[in-house]
Amino acid sequence: MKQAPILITGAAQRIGLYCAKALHQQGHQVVISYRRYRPLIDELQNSGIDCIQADFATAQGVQTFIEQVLGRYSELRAIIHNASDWHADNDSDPDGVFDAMMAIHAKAPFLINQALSPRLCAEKADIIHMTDFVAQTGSAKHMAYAASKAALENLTLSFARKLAPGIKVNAIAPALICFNEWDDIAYRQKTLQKSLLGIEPGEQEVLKTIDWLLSSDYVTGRVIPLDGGRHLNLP
Ligand SMILES: NC(=O)C1=CN([C@@H]2O[C@H](COP(=O)(O)OP(=O)(O)OC[C@H]3O[C@@H](n4cnc5c(N)ncnc54)[C@H](OP(=O)(O)O)[C@@H]3O)[C@@H](O)[C@H]2O)C=CC1
Ligand SMILES: Nc1nc2c(c(=O)[nH]1)N=C([C@H](O)[C@@H](O)CO)CN2
Repeated sequence: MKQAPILITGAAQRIGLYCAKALHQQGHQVVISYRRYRPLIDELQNSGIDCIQADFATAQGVQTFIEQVLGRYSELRAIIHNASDWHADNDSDPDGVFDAMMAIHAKAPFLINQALSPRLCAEKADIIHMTDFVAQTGSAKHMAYAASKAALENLTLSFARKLAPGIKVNAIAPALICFNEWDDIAYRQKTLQKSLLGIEPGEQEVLKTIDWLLSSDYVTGRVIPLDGGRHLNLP
């Protein structure tokens, strides 16, 4: 009998896509959300990964997504909140950036967890929030983003309390995992120097942590840092 699916939001590229394909390769049933259609979506759908279009910028968009999932799946093995927009603060639209960051990183996971947690497998289930190293340090140029990721870290603690013992709730807080193709050499070199280990680890570092959390019987309410020792790279 097919095991209940793992739901990963924002998984049509980069970390989410890597993890969705790997978990599917491991034998899990996988459902993803995507915001912008691309031909890859058809490839994923044909490979057996169910793809649901969703924009979490508005409560209505989140609700539409929730209804889609409820209508298709009676049970879920895990929910991985990966969808994210990495917006710098914008002096010309401070209000808009703040609202957008809170909507995608805090309000959407909150509403989705509230609506879908009753569908999580009673005997063993997980919620994983993708946060960020800067949730604990702040960021001079991404204040709204960092604050929204800090809110998601706090939601990790609250949902861990609320959903125990059947559902574990944890966060993964990366620093650099993978650059964007537009990142120039100067930015890359500066960023690599921020951690003790000085590498771009790649998406598999997140997958290894997801696999570990899914297999754990005793970790909940925790934020797992993936930062190459950046917290010790002090001036
Ligand atoms: N990459 C890194 O080095 C780091 C990543 N992280 C965190 O890890 C996670 C994955 O990172 P990464 O792979 O780089 O993520 P991306 O920046 O590639 O974004 C992931 C997806 O989020 C989706 N998304 C953005 N806005 C919305 C929205 N309003 N509604 C629905 N979906 C939306 C996008 O969908 P679409 O493309 O379909 O529009 C996108 O594919 C994120 O939570 C990120 O904050 C943290 C620290 C470092
Ligand atoms: N949604 C995203 N969040 C973040 C990204 C990204 O590409 N998309 N990238 C980073 C950086 O890698 C940062 O950790 C190091 O400069 C942070 N968040």
